[in-house]
Amino acid sequence: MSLKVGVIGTGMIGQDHIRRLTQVLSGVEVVAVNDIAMDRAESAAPAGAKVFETPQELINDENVDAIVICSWGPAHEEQLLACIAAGKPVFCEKPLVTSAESAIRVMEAEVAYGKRLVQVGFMRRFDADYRRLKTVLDSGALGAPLMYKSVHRNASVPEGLYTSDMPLNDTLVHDADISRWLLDDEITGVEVRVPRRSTRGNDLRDPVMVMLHMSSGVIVDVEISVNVAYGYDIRGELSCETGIAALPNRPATVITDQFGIRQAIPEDWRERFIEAYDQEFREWIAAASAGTATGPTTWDGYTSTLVADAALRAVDSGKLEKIEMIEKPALYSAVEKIAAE
Ligand SMILES: NC(=O)c1ccc[n+]([C@@H]2O[C@H](COP(=O)([O-])OP(=O)(O)OC[C@H]3O[C@@H](n4cnc5c(N)ncnc54)[C@H](O)[C@@H]3O)[C@@H](O)[C@H]2O)c1
Ligand SMILES: O[C@H]1[C@H](O)[C@@H](O)[C@H](O)[C@@H](O)[C@H]1O
Repeated sequence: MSLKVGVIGTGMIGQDHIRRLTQVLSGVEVVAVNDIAMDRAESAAPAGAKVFETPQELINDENVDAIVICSWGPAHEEQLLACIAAGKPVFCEKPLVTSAESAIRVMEAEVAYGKRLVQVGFMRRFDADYRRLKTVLDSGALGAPLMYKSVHRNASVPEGLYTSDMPLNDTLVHDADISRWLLDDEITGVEVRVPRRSTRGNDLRDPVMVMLHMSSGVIVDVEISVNVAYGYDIRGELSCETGIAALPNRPATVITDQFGIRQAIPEDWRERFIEAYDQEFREWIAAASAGTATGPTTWDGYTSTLVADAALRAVDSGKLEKIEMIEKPALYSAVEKIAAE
């Protein structure tokens, strides 16, 4: 029997996830959609799916087993709380929510429910290259990690919709999360430096250099550039005691022509992480079909809001901004494994 899913938010990533849920993956059906722009929901709805006027009606519909939230960050809290109240598994795109207080409210609701229901959309954890990098690190063959370098470059970002704080509270969350996951460590402080601005970025603070201080003493250095024009360029390199481990260049056809010998660069996140999103949903479908969630947790979403807030404070202060966390609820310490198909 397939999992019947309702999708809230049918913009760029909502449409991409509807495509993978209907055309790529098995064991799942998209039976419902909603968007505040009804016309967008109607044109994105797969054949036979019902278009709901409100997220609440979609969440509570008895034909919907599980929900995928792809609306804007500020709308996530209300939608997540409604999913938890209905006892339905939910995949929520990053950012989980947009403040630490809001993340705590969602955690409290999930803890009170007594079982994990929420998976956050940190897709890098499902990418085969990042998984291999972690396997090498965890083998201990290179000794202890000392530093990690994370490069996050977007060709461009949507003008008007992507605002000045977003390199730090929208884009950086991926580098923060993957660093925590790779190093199995928490971030305790954040520093930010703002170099010469790119003239392509209008009013944006772009690029930015961020230093994430991990509790083990490892320092993660992150470059965020969101208007590099040439493509979507994601890099990662771990410096360990006796060697270096890095993400490989992505395989792509080698073209030889009048411009030289070259390989294409992905245009955006859809292309670079296409297999990672597929795997992320494969694992989500397996867990949601069992009435629960695995993968990135509400706790992971909470910590990324703390990093974003500290990074925004660090831009103003020019100093190392410390991160204070609440105690981690036991629900998020247990390792749950549900086999993907
Ligand atoms: N994991 C990733 O790599 C990745 C990539 C892109 C976007 N995202 C995240 O996905 C979310 C959506 O991003 P996008 O690029 O698709 O944006 P988008 O603007 O293209 O689409 C968002 C859609 O949500 C709808 N919406 C907004 N508020 C709503 C509400 N309250 N109820 C119902 N619908 C609502 C909008 O009308 C719009 O159609 C964001 O949180 C973004 O950060 C994640
Ligand atoms: O919402 C997107 C998405 O999360 C991408 O993965 C990231 O590279 C972009 O910078 C961000 O704006």
